Amino acid sequence: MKTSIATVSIAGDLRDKLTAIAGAGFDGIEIFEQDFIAYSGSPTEIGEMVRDHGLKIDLFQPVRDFEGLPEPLRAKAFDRIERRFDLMEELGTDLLLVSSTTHSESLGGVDRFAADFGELGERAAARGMRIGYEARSWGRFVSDYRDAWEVVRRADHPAVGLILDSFHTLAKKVDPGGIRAIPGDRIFHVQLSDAPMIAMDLEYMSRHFRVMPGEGDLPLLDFLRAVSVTGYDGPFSLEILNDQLRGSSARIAALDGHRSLIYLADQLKRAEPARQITLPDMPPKGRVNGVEFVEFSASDAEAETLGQMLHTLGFERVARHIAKSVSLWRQGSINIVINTEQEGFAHSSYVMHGTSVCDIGLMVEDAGATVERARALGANLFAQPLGAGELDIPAVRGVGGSVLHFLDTSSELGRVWEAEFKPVDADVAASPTGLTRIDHVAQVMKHEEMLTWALFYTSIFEIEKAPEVDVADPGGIVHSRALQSADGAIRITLNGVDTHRTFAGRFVSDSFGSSVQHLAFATSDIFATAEKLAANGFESLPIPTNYYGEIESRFGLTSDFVAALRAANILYDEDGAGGSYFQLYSRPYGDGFFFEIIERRGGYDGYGAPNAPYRTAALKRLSRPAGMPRR
Ligand SMILES: O=C(O)c1ccc(O)c(O)c1
Ligand SMILES: [Mg+2]
Repeated sequence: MKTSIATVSIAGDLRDKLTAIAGAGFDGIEIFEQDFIAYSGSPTEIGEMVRDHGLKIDLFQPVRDFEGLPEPLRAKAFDRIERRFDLMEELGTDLLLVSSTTHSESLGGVDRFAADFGELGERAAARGMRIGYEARSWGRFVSDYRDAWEVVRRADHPAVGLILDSFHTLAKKVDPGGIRAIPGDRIFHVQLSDAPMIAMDLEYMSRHFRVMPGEGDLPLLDFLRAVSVTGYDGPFSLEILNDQLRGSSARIAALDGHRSLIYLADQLKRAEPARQITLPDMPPKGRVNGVEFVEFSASDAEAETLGQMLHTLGFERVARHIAKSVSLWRQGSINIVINTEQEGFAHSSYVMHGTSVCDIGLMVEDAGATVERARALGANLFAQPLGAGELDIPAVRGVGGSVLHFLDTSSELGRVWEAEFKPVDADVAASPTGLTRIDHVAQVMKHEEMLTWALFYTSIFEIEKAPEVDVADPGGIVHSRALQSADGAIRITLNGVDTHRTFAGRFVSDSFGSSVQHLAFATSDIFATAEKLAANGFESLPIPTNYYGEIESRFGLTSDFVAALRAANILYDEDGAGGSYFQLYSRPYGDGFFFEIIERRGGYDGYGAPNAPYRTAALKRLSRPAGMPRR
């Protein structure tokens, strides 16, 4: 599959864009006129620079407001395009995108438009150029690909073809099915972008809120399946106009973009096996059966404190690594690893972030296939020197520079605890509190990183994304999106921050970008667990009494039930469909990390978002004053 991207999709000057685009593996670009004008180089020099990066210029864009004009405006429009032909000749590209007019003086009329494009086709052919006509979803007369196709069909000139743009079709909820009837050789170019399904002016959304395929809610696969039936074999090009991208890393945006195209092509290949989609084979998405372990890197002293906290949570130190200063704490099926090595990745993570989660191990169906798919989708593989007896567990880089290991039970990887650890007698007998498994991992990041990581997880694993919700924090808004498998075996929440004034934002800044701010453990009886926690000396996060008055009235709870919740500092939510959710928190640890204990009843599938402001306020009250350094 030929990949391309409009230079407007990437931040930076033209050279930076080209470096990022070529580095991500694209085949070609669309030169956006603004980028061309802003660059201090001749069209010839720009053309050479593009080709020096190993890229092709697939098209130049845009020309707006061409068709249907009365004289003398019509003659001026033709002259404007002749001048673009001049610079296209120098640039070394032959396709010009003309987007449907919004000009107030355009006279409209499909035959008038066809005549204009017929004449333009003659002029283009005389210069060895081609014209692609694109329907903009807010076009004054042509706002639907079917209208644009009718103009092209009636213009009936080999140098005039159609340009399809998924945004203008799908954001307007136009059925892409009609594309199947268009001959593939009359489609000169295909632009792809996704967008959130929110009610918004299409022109504004188009110029500010487009996202990479797979990062939004539009049915891109339906669109691509329709295009694939036509036999179109030109480039698939990203045209992403997005305010966040304008300020973010060119390299990451280009890598995300390439990942999104490869991911979409893989979906197409599986949906249309008969189509010849040139794309390297990759294994299908992998099922995740759960979080097998979470590893903290810490100093010796902080490992002691963390160990005490785990002990009050009911964990027992059950094993030590055969060669490294790494200990394994366990309760139920939960494995918490504490790494106090003085060298290697974990140590560098400690030096950078302090005591924090540096590594997450996912139990997947097939670890080898999972890492192969991740690599094919642009993930950075991670490996570290192996000591005697250690297993070579496949891994990639994850959020905030952390590591994501993949384990499975169908290979020796499932024996990692036997192979690499030796049991130790618990120094202090643990008293389990009924925690059974890791319910979810909460990762925090800058807001603009959320799209990247949502695409990362949903393109590699059988994980779906829930709608993004805004969670109020006394210091601002935290943008939160849950990613989870259909059966809830794996749940990851992505939490994006815009400022360091929120509790999550302060965690990101104080821990220098660490990713996991809290781990949520599941219990099947939170009241019994709360009693055992208290008996272990666990200090739960105190929740203000006013909270309980509010939920008593909001949910019509009995006073006894509310008293039991209040006595144990348990927060409560209902989903309105018979499901209920119970949450109990630890006090903040270090830079603002905390543990959560939850119980889900009656199929509750959320994360207690209505309670987040109260738990955050309580955590903030117990945290170190803002700006006080950890060390
Ligand atoms: O917003 C515009 O004018 C515009 C221009 C060119 C395009 O390809 C497009 O989709 C929109
Ligand atoms: Mg477009």
